[in-house]
Amino acid sequence: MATQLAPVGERKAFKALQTHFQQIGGKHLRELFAEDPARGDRFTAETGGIFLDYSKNRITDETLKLLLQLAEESGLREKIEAMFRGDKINITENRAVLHVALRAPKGESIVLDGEDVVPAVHEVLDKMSAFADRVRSGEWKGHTGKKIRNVVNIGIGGSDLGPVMAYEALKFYSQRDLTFRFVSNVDGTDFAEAVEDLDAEETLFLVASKTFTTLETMTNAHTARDWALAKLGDEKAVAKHFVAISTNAKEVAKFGIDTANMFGFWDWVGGRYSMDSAIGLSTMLAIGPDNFRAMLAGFHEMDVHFRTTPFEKNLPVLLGLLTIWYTDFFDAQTVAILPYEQYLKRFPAYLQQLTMESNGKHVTLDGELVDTLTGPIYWGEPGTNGQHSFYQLIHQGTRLIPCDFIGFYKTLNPLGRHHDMLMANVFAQAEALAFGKTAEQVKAEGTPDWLVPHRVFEGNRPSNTILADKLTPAVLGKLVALYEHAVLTQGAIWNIDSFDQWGVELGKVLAQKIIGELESETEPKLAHDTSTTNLIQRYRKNK
Ligand SMILES: O=P(O)(O)OC[C@H]1O[C@](O)(CO)[C@@H](O)[C@@H]1O
Repeated sequence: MATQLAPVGERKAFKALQTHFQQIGGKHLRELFAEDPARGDRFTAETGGIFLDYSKNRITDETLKLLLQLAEESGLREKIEAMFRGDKINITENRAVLHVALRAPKGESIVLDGEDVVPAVHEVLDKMSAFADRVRSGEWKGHTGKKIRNVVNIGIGGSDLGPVMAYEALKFYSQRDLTFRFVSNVDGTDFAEAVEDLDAEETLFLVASKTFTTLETMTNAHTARDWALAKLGDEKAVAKHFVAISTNAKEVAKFGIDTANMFGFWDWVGGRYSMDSAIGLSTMLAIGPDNFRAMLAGFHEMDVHFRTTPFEKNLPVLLGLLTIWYTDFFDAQTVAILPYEQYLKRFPAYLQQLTMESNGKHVTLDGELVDTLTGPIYWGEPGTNGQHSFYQLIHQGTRLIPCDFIGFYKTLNPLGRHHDMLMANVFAQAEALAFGKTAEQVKAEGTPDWLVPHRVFEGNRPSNTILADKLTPAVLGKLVALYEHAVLTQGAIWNIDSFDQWGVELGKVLAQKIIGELESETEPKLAHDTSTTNLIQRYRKNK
C-alpha cells in the first residue's frame, strides 16, 4: 500500500531546511538572542495551562516556517485526521490507533468498522469505577473476609511503565492505606521482593496484559497464584484476589480468572498508549475514579488542541518538529527529559517506551529504508539529581543533547524555600546551557590561563522549558498526550509506522528456544554461533 510520500530527504521543505541549516546551523544562541531579543516572548505556545518556551532552540523564524512546511508537505494534517477518524494507520498490523477514544467524553462518537467505540469505553470505565470504589472502601473482601490493603500490578512494557509512572506521579492524590507494588521483570527477585512483606489474605493482584500471552507477565502471574494459594489454600480464592486487564478473554479464562473480573480494552489501543485504558486500573485504585476521570479530561484537552490548533501554535507539533530538526540536521542522538518534580521520577522511563518503541524504525510505511535518522534515544532523571550526575556532559561534553525541562509554579509539598530553589535550578540550567561562559568571562574572574579552557562553557546547547501550575491528574494527562502526539508528528514526517513494534519479536522467539536448551536434562544439540553456544554451555555447567 504505497503512501505516495517522497523519501524525507527528497521533499522540498527538507531540501530547503538543508540549505537553511548551512546558514544558521553554526549560529550561537547568544547571537540568535542578540539579533532577535524578543524571541523569548515570541517562541512560546500555551494550551490549557501548559506553557512551552522553545526560544532557546537553535532556530529562527525561517527555521520554523520551513519545519511547518515540512509538516504540511509530509501530510501531518491528514495523518492527524486519519488517527482521530479511526483509520487503520497502524498499517503493518492493520489496526486503528484510537487511544484518543479512551478519553473521549460520553456522547462523542468515533466509529470504527461501523461501530461507535465510545460507549464501550465508558462501559469499561464505569465497571472500573464501581470496582475501585468497592476496593477503596473496603467493601471488596479477600477470600478470608479481610479487607484488601495491597494491590500488586503484574505487567510489563506498556502494561507496567504507564501504571508505575502514573502511580508515582499522582501519589499525592492516592489513598494512603493501600500499598501498591509493580512486578514486571521475569527475574524472580522482582516478585519475591514485591510480596516479601505482604499478607496474601489482604492482597489483590491485577494481571495486566493486552495479549495475556507475554512470557514475563504470565510467569509472574502463575507464581503469584501459587504464592497466594499456598496461603489461602483454596482455588476459589483466585476470584477474590485476581483480576485481569486484557483484550484476550479466552486466555484470561484459561488462566482461571473469571471473565466477570476482567476489564477489557481493544486492539486499537497500543500497549505504550494504554495507561488511560483499563491498564490504568491500578492508577484508579490509587487515586479514585474522580481523579482518574480528571486525568482523562486532561488528555482530552490536549487531544482537542492537537487536532484543532494551527501548527504554529500547536504544542505537540512544535515539540515533534524540533526533535526532527536536531535529529535530522544536527545528527543529535538523544533527547534528555528533565522533570523538576520528584513525583515525575518515572516519567523519563515511561517516555522511553512511548518514543523509542514507537519511532525506533528503519523502514518507511512503503517498506523502503528511511533516508534520515529516525527516533532519538530518550533518557533522563529528575532535577536536581541529574545535575550532580550527568549534566557535566550536557554542558561541556562533545555531544549535542537537546533537553526538555519540565517544572511547576507550585509544589504539592511546600517546605520552606525548597520550591524556589528547585525552580531557580530549572531556569539557571537552561540559561547556562544556552549562553555558556566565554573565555573572556572566565579570565575576567582571575582564572589562571592554563585553567581557562576547562572552565569555559561553550553554550549553544538547546532546550525547551515546559511549565504548568502544579502536578494534578489533569496536568499529567496533558503532559502524556503532549508527548504521544509529538511522537505521531515525528512518525508522520519520517513516514514510519509509529504504532507497531516488530523489533521486539526476534529476541522473544530465540529466548523460547534457548529456555529449552538451558533446562534440558540431557546435553542439548546446540546450533548457534560459537559465542552463543559457549555462553549456553558455560551457564549449564555453572548454574
Ligand atoms: O500487554 P502485553 O500484551 O503483555 O505486552 C506488553 C508489552 O510487550 C510489548 O508488546 C513488546 O515489548 C509492548 O509493546 C507491550 O507494551
